[in-house]
Amino acid sequence: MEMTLPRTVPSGNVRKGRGIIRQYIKKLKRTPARTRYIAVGIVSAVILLYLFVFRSSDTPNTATKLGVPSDAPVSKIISSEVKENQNALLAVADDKDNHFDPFKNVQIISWEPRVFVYKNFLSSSECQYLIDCGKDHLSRSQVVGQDKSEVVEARSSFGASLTREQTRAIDQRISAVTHFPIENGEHLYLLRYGSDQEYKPHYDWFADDLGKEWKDMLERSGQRYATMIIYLSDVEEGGETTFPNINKAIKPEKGDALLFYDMKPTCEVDHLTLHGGEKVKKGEKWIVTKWIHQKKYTDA
Ligand SMILES: O=C(O)CCC(=O)C(=O)O
Ligand SMILES: [Fe+2]
Repeated sequence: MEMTLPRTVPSGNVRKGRGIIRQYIKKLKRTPARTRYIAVGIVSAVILLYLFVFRSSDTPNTATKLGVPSDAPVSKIISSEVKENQNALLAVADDKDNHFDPFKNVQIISWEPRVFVYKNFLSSSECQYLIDCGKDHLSRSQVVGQDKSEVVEARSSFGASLTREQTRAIDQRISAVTHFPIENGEHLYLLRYGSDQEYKPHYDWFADDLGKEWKDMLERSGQRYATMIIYLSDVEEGGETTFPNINKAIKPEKGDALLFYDMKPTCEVDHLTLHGGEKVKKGEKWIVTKWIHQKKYTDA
């Protein structure tokens, strides 16, 4: 027996819809060819635009690309060490006395060598705190000699090494913006330049023709990779930090931090980082310097 499939009878609405389409096609046939082409062009453009927008919103986000589900809690994506650094930055943001924002406050001075200034890195009270920590223990600053540190004319300031306990929170903030672990840094060194005192142009990295003591230190801790100088006072006149090889000068402004990389990204020492502290002509200049090594720093 032959089976017949039930024929679908269009409903009233469908019939009405088909009628409208038929009428529309008839109308379209009556319109000039040029108008028809323009209409088809517009419809195609709208469809293409829709597909483009739809596809781009469908692109997986970075977390998904990295294999992390997009709804994974942030704490699972970042390690606890990164979180600790983030907390240091958040603590800064919470301190009403401190207006430091690492993204908004950075000024790019140069890319070769890499030199940056962070405005308002420390608050006024933090600057005063660091001065108070060392002002009664200052002695004539020294430089790296052939075998040991020595006093020279080229560096006429007075300074004092601060303890890690005294500078923990500030070391943490330095670490958060430089992306170096705290233990790679030497102790924060407080410096005072009085009238006519200066630090003639020099490199912070160690030359390779130095004596055994320094060679052993380099072996243990690696080169100085980065230097951060934080200005703890304004200077009435003079006292700029200059980079003669790139013709740049940074005027000390209380709370600002100057960061530069003594080594190139390729880990060769960078000869363009020659820098010095100009003579203070009027007033006094207080800074702290942080030298950061490639490896954990130990002085003996
Ligand atoms: O006083 C300055 O501006 C520069 C200080 C400096 O170069 C240093 O402490 O290594
Ligand atoms: Fe220096």
